[in-house]
Amino acid sequence: MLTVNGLSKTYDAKGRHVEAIGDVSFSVADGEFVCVVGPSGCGKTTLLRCIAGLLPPTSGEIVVEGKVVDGPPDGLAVVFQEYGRSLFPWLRVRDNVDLPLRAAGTGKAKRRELVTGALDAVGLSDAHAAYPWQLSGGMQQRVAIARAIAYQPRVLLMDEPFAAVDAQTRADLEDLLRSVWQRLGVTLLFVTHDIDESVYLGQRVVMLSSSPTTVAEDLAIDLPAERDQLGTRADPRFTELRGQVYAQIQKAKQERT
Ligand SMILES: Nc1ncnc2c1ncn2[C@@H]1O[C@H](COP(=O)(O)OP(=O)(O)OP(=O)(O)O)[C@@H](O)[C@H]1O
Repeated sequence: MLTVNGLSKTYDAKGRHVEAIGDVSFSVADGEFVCVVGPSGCGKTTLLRCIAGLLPPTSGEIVVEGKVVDGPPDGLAVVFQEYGRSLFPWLRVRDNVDLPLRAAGTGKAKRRELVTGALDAVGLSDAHAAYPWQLSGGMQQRVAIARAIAYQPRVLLMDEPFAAVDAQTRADLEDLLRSVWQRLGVTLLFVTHDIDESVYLGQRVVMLSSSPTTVAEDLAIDLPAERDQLGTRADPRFTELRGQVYAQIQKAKQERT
């Protein structure tokens, strides 16, 4: 269980005072897939950084698996948008995936098994000896996902992980992510500014207002669990749900102006 309780976050730097998050509360059940959407600059990344224990809240608290977050929680992994910057160019793909396991002190045989399994899960077994810069953007992002999977997190946070890849690769990565989530039973919090993506992926969509941010709406996505790019997106219920999210985001943007 992941709970965000009355979270607020204000940045104070060199005379610039930004109330990024006003008052945000929501929770994610174990094994649930929740998407967070909101207008640009509403504090989505800030929220994720607070949950990951990388930024202290100004007030309120975050509880992950019963423990108040005051640093990176055990069993939590994050995948960022900038895969190019999150992979080490001087390490081969398998060594990039292996790195967090080494840091955690996992034994060699277990590490090999986890790295092989994770690369297999993202369809990159053949690329294990390549360097990240020899791969396409979509493949690099799959390496970043493999690294998170190999770590066997119970909670996975993703910050616009597919924003920088082309539309076709993005659709493939969305389906890959849903199948990995279904297989691993991980608790997933996925931040995106893409309304269609949030409805396609999530079991719930938490919509944020513009700054100072609050939860504008928490919408259950009652689409069938088996989703596919053509069928699901053509489902009238999908159109209805995306319309609801779109209207809420437009409202949030207008309130700001
Ligand atoms: N380190 C920082 N210092 C000062 N202000 C910051 C810092 N990081 C973010 N902000 C401000 O906080 C607000 C929220 O930023 P954040 O990046 O969390 O939003 P976002 O919803 O992720 O944006 P986007 O959708 O454009 O990626 C913005 O006004 C931003 O300028």
